Amino acid sequence: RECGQAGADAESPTGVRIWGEKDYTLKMVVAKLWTLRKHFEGFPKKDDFELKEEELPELKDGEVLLEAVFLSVDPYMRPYSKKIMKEGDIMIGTQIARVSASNNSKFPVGCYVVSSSGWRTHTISDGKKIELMLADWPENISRSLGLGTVGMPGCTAYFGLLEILQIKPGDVLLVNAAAGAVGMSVGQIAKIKGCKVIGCAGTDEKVALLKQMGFDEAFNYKTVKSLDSALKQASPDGYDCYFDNVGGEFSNVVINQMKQYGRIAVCGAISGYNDVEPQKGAYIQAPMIFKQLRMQGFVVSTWNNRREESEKALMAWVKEGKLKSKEHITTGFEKMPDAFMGMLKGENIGKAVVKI
Ligand SMILES: NC(=O)C1=CN([C@@H]2O[C@H](COP(=O)(O)OP(=O)(O)OC[C@H]3O[C@@H](n4cnc5c(N)ncnc54)[C@H](OP(=O)(O)O)[C@@H]3O)[C@@H](O)[C@H]2O)C=CC1
Ligand SMILES: CCCCC/C=C\CC(=O)/C=C/C=C/C=C/[C@@H](O)CCCC(=O)O
Repeated sequence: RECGQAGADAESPTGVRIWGEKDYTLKMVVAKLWTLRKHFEGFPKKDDFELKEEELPELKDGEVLLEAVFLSVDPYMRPYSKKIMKEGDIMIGTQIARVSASNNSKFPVGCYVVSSSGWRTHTISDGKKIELMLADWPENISRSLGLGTVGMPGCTAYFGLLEILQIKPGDVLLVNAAAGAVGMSVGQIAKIKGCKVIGCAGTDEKVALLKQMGFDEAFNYKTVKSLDSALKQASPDGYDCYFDNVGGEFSNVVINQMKQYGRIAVCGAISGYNDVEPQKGAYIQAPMIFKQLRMQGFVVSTWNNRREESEKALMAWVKEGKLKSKEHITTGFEKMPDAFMGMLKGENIGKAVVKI
């Protein structure tokens, strides 16, 4: 179907505002979008964001109209806002969108794409920053998993474990922020690969989820008397692998409990993302040298050329029931800032997603 043909927008889940004639000719679409009104200082505030509307022009050749269905809120948005955005820019981010009008044969009406459109309900794309979702996406699996277990966070777990940590059966692995998007996949994939897995999370409900997901040990790092003792109790002989999502003081404690030749994947450092002054910590040279540790930071986009391979592997485990998902869904585009701030506070159990 071509843009403007009857029915192209009839099933719009967002109630897209279209003024048309009898044949539903596409006349005007109004997109809602969230901008960064003011750079964050410390923890983000509601006032740092601004909701705007924008009239979209008609589609040109090669263009498609995307209608957001699910939007992702991720920790990276906090540090990257400072690094790559200026005040007034649309908030960065990824969404699952449905093509609701198309002048591009690669993306026909009705197909679903993963798009780096930012925080907006409707987008006109020239087809360059969008990827078709995996073919044959099962009807009984929510497409929102394309933002989590079978998307960027799942791939982060996959490459962090297989390429950076090079896990092997029998390894004892520790992961923090374990009940989040990346962490829950890290623990489950490590179990699939034969590791012993210990997870830490910030509430008892999260800890219960980790046990349900098959983690060998899990504890609430906020309520244990001593992190050091809790780690020793969970694995008296120490840790071969540490998948670090948190950094800061937490990692100062963990590094002293690594085994000889232990491996550390530095994935994130969320404990410091909202700090106004950078954290100061212990020097890590002594444990690095005496224990002959290997520590490597990484960014998932390094493996963009292997995205299909990883998504297929993740989807296969999901279908087999070996890789389970939990999502924390907030409904309503207007709630994007609340969902983002809630995730930074740890309110999410599983992947934080906003549903339109
Ligand atoms: N390197 C890369 O390519 C990528 C890195 N990442 C990183 O992975 C990490 C997890 O991301 P993701 O799974 O999407 O997010 P999550 O779904 O795990 O959500 C964030 C979680 O972080 C925890 N948290 C928040 N503040 C603190 C704090 N001060 N100390 C300890 N934990 C805290 C909370 O869980 P809790 O209740 O357990 O404290 C919260 O639920 C982040 O650091 C992120 O930046 C993510 C994707 C790609
Ligand atoms: C002490 C400061 C550390 C700053 C670290 C910042 C962020 C780490 C992090 O979370 C990185 C995430 C990178 C994500 C990249 C995503 C892109 O490739 C787009 C993803 C598109 C998709 O969802 O498929």
